Amino acid sequence: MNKTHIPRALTIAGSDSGGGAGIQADLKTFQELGAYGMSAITAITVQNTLGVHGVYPLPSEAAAEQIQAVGSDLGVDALKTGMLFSAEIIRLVAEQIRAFGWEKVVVDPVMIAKGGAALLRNEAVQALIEDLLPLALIITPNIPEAEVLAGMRIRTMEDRKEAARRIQNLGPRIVVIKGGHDDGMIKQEVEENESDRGSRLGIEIQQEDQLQSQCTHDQTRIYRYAEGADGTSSAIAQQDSYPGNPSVIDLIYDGTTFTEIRGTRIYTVHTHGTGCTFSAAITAGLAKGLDAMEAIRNGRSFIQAAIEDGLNLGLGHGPTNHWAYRCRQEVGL
Ligand SMILES: Nc1ncnc2c1ncn2[C@@H]1O[C@H](COP(=O)(O)OP(=O)(O)OP(=O)(O)O)[C@@H](O)[C@H]1O
Ligand SMILES: Cc1ncc(CO)c(N)n1
Repeated sequence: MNKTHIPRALTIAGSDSGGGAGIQADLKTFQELGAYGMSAITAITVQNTLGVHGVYPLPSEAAAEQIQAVGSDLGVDALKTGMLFSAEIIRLVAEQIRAFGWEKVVVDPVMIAKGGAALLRNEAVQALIEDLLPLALIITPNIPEAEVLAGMRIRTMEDRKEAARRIQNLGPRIVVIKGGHDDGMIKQEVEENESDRGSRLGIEIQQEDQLQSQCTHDQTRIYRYAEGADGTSSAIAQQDSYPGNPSVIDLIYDGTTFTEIRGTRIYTVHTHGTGCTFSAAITAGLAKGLDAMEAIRNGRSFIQAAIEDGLNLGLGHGPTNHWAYRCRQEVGL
């Protein structure tokens, strides 16, 4: 194969020992989508499906030197940023992106892990806004991250649109405010574990007996499983009787038009690394020459398949299935 035809994608992010998020999720996703993956690691996290147990940032220059090494030799068609941790790392990463003149830049403004651990220092938010956002082609905040960047609360779709306008004004060409956190339920101020949540919502508790085959996908299946945090039982939500929002909506704003991408919400606790995987899939698409909207739509299909065909690994919030999308294509689904 001609060397110049190999799409090359770089992730600048933290390592997740559990393999569901961060660098590991990004590289798996790049590989699945046919892009050659490279990495610049900013921090090592000690993580499994039960949470973040430690964060060891690397010296700030380490990320910049890794970027310099791969950029000056292998070349980069598109890149994404994930966990950047400190203002100093952000500043040096932005410097490298500017120096190489890279334009296909996806910024996933990772701030807090699902369990609550800080993956970005508070004082680094300003650096993210000032140094990195102006370099982004696409930014993919979840709702809490969009609230921080836009400086407002998001309760409704109108709020989300206003937040998207404000974030777009900070520099990114396209803003994607992801809807994973908007499950249509009144937000609880206190942390609630999934099995308590299941009982509060009256979700049936059953033993997991489905989704064993990684390569089969039953479109008619309405039951999904979710392993309890204690690992002893599986909460199974029947989607059409679930009292929350049955859709997950990602809102896209390009400066003139709003587009909503709707997917079926899967009721599962195995959503660790959904944001990383989604932004990595977009990056792989850009590296392969897709335009931004195509790359975003493909990324949505990729993450939907990865969540739907979950792996049920670990005792807590497990990873998604990074090979589901390719598997389905191979069997014609
Ligand atoms: N339960 C779900 N069912 C279907 N799609 C989902 C679900 N949860 C998230 N998604 C999709 O996954 C992608 C990531 O969204 P989400 O809001 O979860 O990101 P995130 O909070 O940044 O993820 P993380 O912090 O775990 O990496 C979006 O495209 C969203 O629509
Ligand atoms: C390393 C890392 N990056 C991002 C996330 C957010 O999912 C995480 N949990 N861990």
